[in-house]
Order: sequence, then C-alpha cells, then structure tokens
Amino acid sequence: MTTRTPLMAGNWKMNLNHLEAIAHVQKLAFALNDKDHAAVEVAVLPPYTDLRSVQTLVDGDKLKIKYGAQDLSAHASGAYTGEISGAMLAKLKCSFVTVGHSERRQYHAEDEPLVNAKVKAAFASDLTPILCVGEELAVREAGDHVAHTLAQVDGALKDVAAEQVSTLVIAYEPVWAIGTGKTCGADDAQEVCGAIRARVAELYGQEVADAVRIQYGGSVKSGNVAQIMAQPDIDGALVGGASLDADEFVKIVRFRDQ
Ligand SMILES: O=C(CO)COP(=O)(O)O
Repeated sequence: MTTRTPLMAGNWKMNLNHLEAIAHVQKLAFALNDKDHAAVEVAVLPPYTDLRSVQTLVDGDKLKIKYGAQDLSAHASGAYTGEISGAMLAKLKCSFVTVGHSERRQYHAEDEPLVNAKVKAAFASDLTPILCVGEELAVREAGDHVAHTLAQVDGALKDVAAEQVSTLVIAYEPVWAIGTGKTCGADDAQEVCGAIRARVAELYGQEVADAVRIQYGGSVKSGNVAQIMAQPDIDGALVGGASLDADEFVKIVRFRDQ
C-alpha cells in the first residue's frame, strides 16, 4: 500500500488581489513550520493576476508552499483571447492547476470533452491537474451520485496515459456542499472517494489507483477536517472559503491536531 502525502489546497476563487495575496502567503509562511511541511503538502490556488507575485515571494524566501492556477486553456497557444496556457503557468513554476471545477462547468459551460482536453493540456506542460468532480443536489437525491461522479472521471481521463494518472489529484466536490456550509458526511464522502479509487484501479490498475490522491472539497473547515481526513480514501482537502482566513487554513493543514 502506497503512503500518500496529504494535500491541502486553498482555492481562493475570485478573491484577493496581488497585494493581498502577498500578505496572505506571508502569513501562511510565518505560521507553517518544517514539521507541517514534512507531514502535508500545502498549496494555494490564487487568481491568475496574483501568480507572479506569489512566485516571487515563494522563490525569494524559498518557501515550501506550492501554488497553482484555477484553470488553464485547452489550447497550447494562439488566437484565444483571454485564455492562459499551461506553458505560461509552468513558466511561473506553478505545480498545480484545477480542471473542471463545478463553477467552471456551471458558469462557463465546461463539458466532459473540454475537461478532458484541459487535463491533457495540464500534463503536456508538466502541471499536476486537480481534477474536480461531483454531483448536484438533485443527482444525490436521486441516488445517482456515484454513477454521475464516475462518469465525470471516465470522461476527463479519456486517452490519458497511466504514468500521468498516477500523479493526478482528483477532488470530489459535491456541488451542494460548496460554499453552502453543508458538508457531505465523512462516510458519504468516503463512499464516493472509495468508488473513484476503485474506478481508477479498474481503468489503470491498483498501483496507479494507490498513488492517485483524492481530495474532498465542500465547506471544509478546521471543525470538520479531522473527520474527513480519517477516511481511508481521502488524502486531502480542496478548501474554498476557509482558505481565505490564514489562521483557519493553517488549522486545516494541522488536521491531526483538531
Ligand atoms: O469549491 C470549493 C473548493 O474548490 C469548496 O468551496 P468551499 O470550501 O467554500 O465550500
């Protein structure tokens, strides 16, 4: 059985300008110690306009905090006004990029083929995609949440090579639990995360499935993170609102103390 390093990632969404980003990452850097970094990989996912400032700070002070973007273009370069390529993010030394977040699927009509193309674009630039999947409330109420989420995994990973998948992060984010204060029960989150790992094993073999990190996302806070992290198939959290409060995010990183 592979030991997977937990990944706590803060998805800032459309919050914090570049000056606020610097202050926020400085606070995190001041609070986090070597023991925290040895136990947990910590990442922030700021808006694009903050990335250069975050890179300068992380590089300059040799911080162990990783960072990445919230989206990328499916295209490598060219006439795609407003888009940002994987190569541009790699040049800024981003480690991660979220792909297929439910807010992109919902407000920007991102469908499975586009999410699949973005996963491939991320890998092509040596970025680790954090592939977001999860069902809406009506789907859960109909009892179709596992099938729905696995279909999203299948679609996103179409024609992606096994060596790449073993480095992937998959975030299970039930849409009804995002920003609502309603957390998915730890058992319910484990049900889906376990099913995702089983699906990766079916598609790519057990070794790949054991290596893939699966996060839970949706109203994660210091008060519920320990229960979530106690689940065998949950290897971290993708944190929205609570990641904007540095003290709270540090407590989430220290989930073992909560
Ligand atoms: O969407 C999320 C992270 O990507 C979750 O957001 P909240 O933690 O604010 O519910």
